Amino acid sequence: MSRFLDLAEFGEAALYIRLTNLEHLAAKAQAFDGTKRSWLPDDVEAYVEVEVKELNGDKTTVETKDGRFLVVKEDDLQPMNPPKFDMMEDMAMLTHLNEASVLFNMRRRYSMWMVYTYSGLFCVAVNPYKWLPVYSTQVIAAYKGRRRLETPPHIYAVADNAYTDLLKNRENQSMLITGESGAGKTVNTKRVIQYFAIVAALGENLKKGGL
Ligand SMILES: Nc1ncnc2c1ncn2[C@@H]1O[C@H](COP(=O)(O)OP(=O)(O)OP(=O)(O)O)[C@@H](O)[C@H]1O
Repeated sequence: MSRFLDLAEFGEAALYIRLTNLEHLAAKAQAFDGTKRSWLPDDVEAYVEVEVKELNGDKTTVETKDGRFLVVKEDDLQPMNPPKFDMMEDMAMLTHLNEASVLFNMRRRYSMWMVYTYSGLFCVAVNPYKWLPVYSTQVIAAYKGRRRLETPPHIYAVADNAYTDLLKNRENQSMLITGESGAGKTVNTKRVIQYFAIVAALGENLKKGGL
């Protein structure tokens, strides 16, 4: 049976883990015309937001946020998701699943130091290059025994899934941790091992205050 999730359980990590309901409501309240807003490839920013002024195949006119009018190919534009999809925890849920929207979602989350995001079964981690208070015993206790989709994205949720399946099915589990050099594979692997060590050693005592 799943336990009710209260963000207070995450302590000081809550800020770095999930938006509050109020923040979600604020995003949903923003006006949005999905027929006009799109992403356009850009040499510096990867993609910039544009407003479509006139759709006309290879001669489509768009306006950038800094007021420039450009003539572009319609095929180069990628549709933008409405603000209610802002900072999605699982990018598989995006209405428009395109490269620009994935990058935008990760960038928005990273700007609030939310470094973990799901993409379906995968958990994508962005290297924060600074210490974040999201690896405490308190956070481990909050993830222990919880279903993955009810908790905010975290490497601990992935570890907990594997641990639960190991106990339940009595079968070996494997985890694929991949990324370019410096992406954070070693750090995240250590976090997975830390999770197993703490959960296996403390078990039920974890909830009572831990180490
Ligand atoms: N979650 C994190 N929190 C804080 N710092 C991090 C995190 N992930 C990575 N870093 C920082 O980035 C550095 C590089 O990360 P890491 O060694 O895990 O990369 P890697 O993917 O294993 O690289 P390589 O493939 O070259 O061995 C770490 O030494 C650490 O300073």
